[in-house]
Amino acid sequence: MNLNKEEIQYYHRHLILPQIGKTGQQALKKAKVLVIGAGGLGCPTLMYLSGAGVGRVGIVDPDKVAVSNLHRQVLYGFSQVGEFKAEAAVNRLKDLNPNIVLKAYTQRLSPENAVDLISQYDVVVDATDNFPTRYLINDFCVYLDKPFVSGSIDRFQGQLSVLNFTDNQGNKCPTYRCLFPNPPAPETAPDCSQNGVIGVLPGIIGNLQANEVIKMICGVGEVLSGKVLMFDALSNQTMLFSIQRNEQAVQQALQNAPDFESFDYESFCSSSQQKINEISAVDLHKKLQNNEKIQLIDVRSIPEFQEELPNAIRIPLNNLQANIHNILKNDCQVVFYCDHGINSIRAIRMLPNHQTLKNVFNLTGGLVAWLKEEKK
Ligand SMILES: Nc1ncnc2c1ncn2[C@@H]1O[C@H](COP(=O)(O)OP(=O)(O)OP(=O)(O)O)[C@@H](O)[C@H]1O
Repeated sequence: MNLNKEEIQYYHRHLILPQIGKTGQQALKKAKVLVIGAGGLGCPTLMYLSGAGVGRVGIVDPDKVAVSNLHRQVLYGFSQVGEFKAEAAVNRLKDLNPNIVLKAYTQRLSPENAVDLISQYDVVVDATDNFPTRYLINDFCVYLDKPFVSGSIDRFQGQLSVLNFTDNQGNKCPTYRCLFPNPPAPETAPDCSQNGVIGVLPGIIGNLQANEVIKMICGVGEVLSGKVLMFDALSNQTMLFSIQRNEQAVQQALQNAPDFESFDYESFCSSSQQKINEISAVDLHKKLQNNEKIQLIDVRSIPEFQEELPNAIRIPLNNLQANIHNILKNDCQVVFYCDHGINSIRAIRMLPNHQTLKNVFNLTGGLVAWLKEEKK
């Protein structure tokens, strides 16, 4: 893996670092890294891994660039709105470093494609924003014996850890399931589209993720394995927690191997909770068309989308307690909704005896799913 003239010039500041030098730069050139999620965390990670000279960078993301992404997903600009993130990222990164190979996968990582995608790479970066995908990445990385760098952010706080790493002595280090054996309740799980996030935070955490990848590839410094780093952007406090490997949790990751396709990660992440009734956008459409008596409740405080469902009553989540009795006096079906279907779950759980309310539903996927259905 020799470096050409242009590369020697491009990587000069790396080459003069004794910890990286020519050997480290060649190791980077040989390395293959798969970044899953090209959003808030993925953008900075991708920019710095590409700049560092990782020889092959894969980018998995089915999403398209939206205006509300731009404040933190600074790899993109207004001219890319509507393009696939993975493709827009490849186009920008090609210009940043033409000496590397970039590959866009405009699909969602799933149990069906995970072996194929992950097995082609040496290191994985989890830059996604949801628990089913985090468990999915963990299980396939454990199965395929790949280290991965996990990052997450919420409002002003972020955390990261290197998981499923094998150290110099051949010891296997903790995995995601060792850290979180069970998924959190959906409404307590962080969600930037509901809670917000300060734009610089994914920049900080995503860069730390890239730094861990570079250290692993070059074999320098102390890899953040067996530890979780937490950062608070308001106080600048950084905390490091130790975590232990738990063989039982590791075995859970492997319990479905090699027949992973049968494992439903979405249900796994919602099964720890008492079920509430869900209604899909398709079914709600049908019911409304059949003139069924349905009260729609919009619980959004600061709506992301201007659209509303027809004849909906607006009761923001923080005013709900005071209005609960008015809502439930009606003998009709009640459908709660918000932009993405998470705050509406929170709203339903605030209702007294919500488990026994047969006529109360959550609109799955919220207004986003409804608008998608309307476009069909
Ligand atoms: N299973 C998955 N496979 C590939 N990419 C995923 C998967 N799950 C989530 N992602 C991607 O991870 C990225 C996470 O980015 P981020 O947290 O900034 O959220 P976002 O979806 O871009 O924004 P918002 O939620 O505010 O609309 C998104 O681009 C999303 O499409």
